[in-house]
Amino acid sequence: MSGKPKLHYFNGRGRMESIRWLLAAAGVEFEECFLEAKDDLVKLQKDGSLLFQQVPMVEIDGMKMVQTKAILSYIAGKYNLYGKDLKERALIDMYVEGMIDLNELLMVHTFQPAEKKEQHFATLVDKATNRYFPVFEKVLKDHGQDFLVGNQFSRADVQLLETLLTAEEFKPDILAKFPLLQSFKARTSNIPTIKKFLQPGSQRKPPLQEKDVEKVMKIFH
Ligand SMILES: N[C@@H](CCC(=O)N[C@@H](CSCc1ccccc1I)C(=O)NCC(=O)O)C(=O)O
Repeated sequence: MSGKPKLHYFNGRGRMESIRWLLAAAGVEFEECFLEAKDDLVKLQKDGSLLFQQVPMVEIDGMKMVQTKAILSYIAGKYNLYGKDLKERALIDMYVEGMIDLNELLMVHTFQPAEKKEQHFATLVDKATNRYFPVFEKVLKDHGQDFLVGNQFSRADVQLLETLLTAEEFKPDILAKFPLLQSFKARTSNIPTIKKFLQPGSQRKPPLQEKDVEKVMKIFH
């Protein structure tokens, strides 16, 4: 009988945060093993735990899963967060992949060199407000349901909420022109499992601080 999933990553957001979100949204308790130094990564690499020598790695159902998207897909399928049929899954995948593209910008901003930060910030705000958020505002308008796909909660809803909240950390009024995204945020934040994850003291990680960048870079480079 497999125990709780065990997540191997550093004690911060990075690529593992969406996995934490999805497990939490599914109501699944998980353990975390934090990499504090390069040696912790090397140990996992040397004991054969990392198929491509990289983390995130999640121990789940007797597997040592790597590759963030593969892990997310497995969790979504296991906990019925992937729609009711192939077409809904295709829609979910399109929405999630689009959000992952935006999330990549949000995720790497803190790592930008000083001389590129202002331009990078302008780019991520532009992409969020002119490319990605208009799509999901229209989906919610045209679909007329509480959730993005079908009439059931899915990994796309979890990913959208994570992305909206992260974007607001960068620019608090970023949703000013998107009333349906604002109501989606309020509604989805109140789903019990998500509401619990949003409470202080949960396993949700705070935004990466400038002061922590050097320590994190030392683990992975
Ligand atoms: N395609 C892989 C990429 C994984 C990856 O880049 N892992 C990095 C850590 S996340 C790095 C990262 C990436 C984006 C934002 C913050 C951070 I920290 C790693 O293990 N590097 C060591 C190596 O490659 O030898 C995935 O999606 O899981």
